[in-house]
Amino acid sequence: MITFEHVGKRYGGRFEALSNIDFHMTRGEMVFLTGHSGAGKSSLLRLIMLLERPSRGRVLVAGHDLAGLHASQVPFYRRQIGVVFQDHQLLFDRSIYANVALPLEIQGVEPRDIARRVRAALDKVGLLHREKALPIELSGGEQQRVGIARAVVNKPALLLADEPTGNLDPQLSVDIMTLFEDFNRIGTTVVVASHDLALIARLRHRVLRLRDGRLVADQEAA
Ligand SMILES: Nc1ncnc2c1ncn2[C@@H]1O[C@H](COP(=O)(O)OP(=O)(O)OP(=O)(O)O)[C@@H](O)[C@H]1O
Repeated sequence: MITFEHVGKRYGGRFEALSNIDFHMTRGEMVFLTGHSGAGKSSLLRLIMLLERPSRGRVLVAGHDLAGLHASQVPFYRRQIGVVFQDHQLLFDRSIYANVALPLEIQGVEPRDIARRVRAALDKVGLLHREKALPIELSGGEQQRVGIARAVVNKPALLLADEPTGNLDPQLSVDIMTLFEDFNRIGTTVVVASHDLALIARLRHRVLRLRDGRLVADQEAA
């Protein structure tokens, strides 16, 4: 599903934020990406999202060399990817329902289909009963679950999360990770960047460890 071949990323003319990264993830795998602050986790995810281009090497996703994608194809490419951020980036003046519906509205999905899909996504994260609420009325953990519902409403083949539990206490963090495992179990390929080593150790998945932009360990699931 994802292949990095000798990938390097340099911002401006400075040092390499990522250097010589090689790994392959098969479809349906779940992987944790870990490393210290500044190790390059977000940069690696941004290359997959095509928010950045590599300075060297190749990134292949779902069989496509991303360097070969024409600018006009990028929006279609991104639709296969759901993204969850640490601060969830919800729109605070809109209801939970409207936040989750937004990606489908942008794509021009029929309103009837939007309603069905938004409710299915909210149901999966346990928040169907809160669809009319505003984000401010929800706890931090619930807000993050709305962010996850919005990321999966399009049924993406690939789900990326950048420090999704960064602001949550340990029990809520476990709950959020369990949700990612649920989506992985139904076939979604999942990459979660996290520096929470204790949590990662409890969950048995492959771990890619970055240090100063290099991939220093690739441990298979225990
Ligand atoms: N747009 C950018 N322009 C210049 N330098 C950048 C940019 N984005 C990241 N960097 C640098 O690249 C290096 C890797 O950053 P990155 O955000 O990928 O690491 P990270 O492991 O995700 O860290 P954190 O957990 O703190 O977000 C850092 O030194 C950072 O300062």
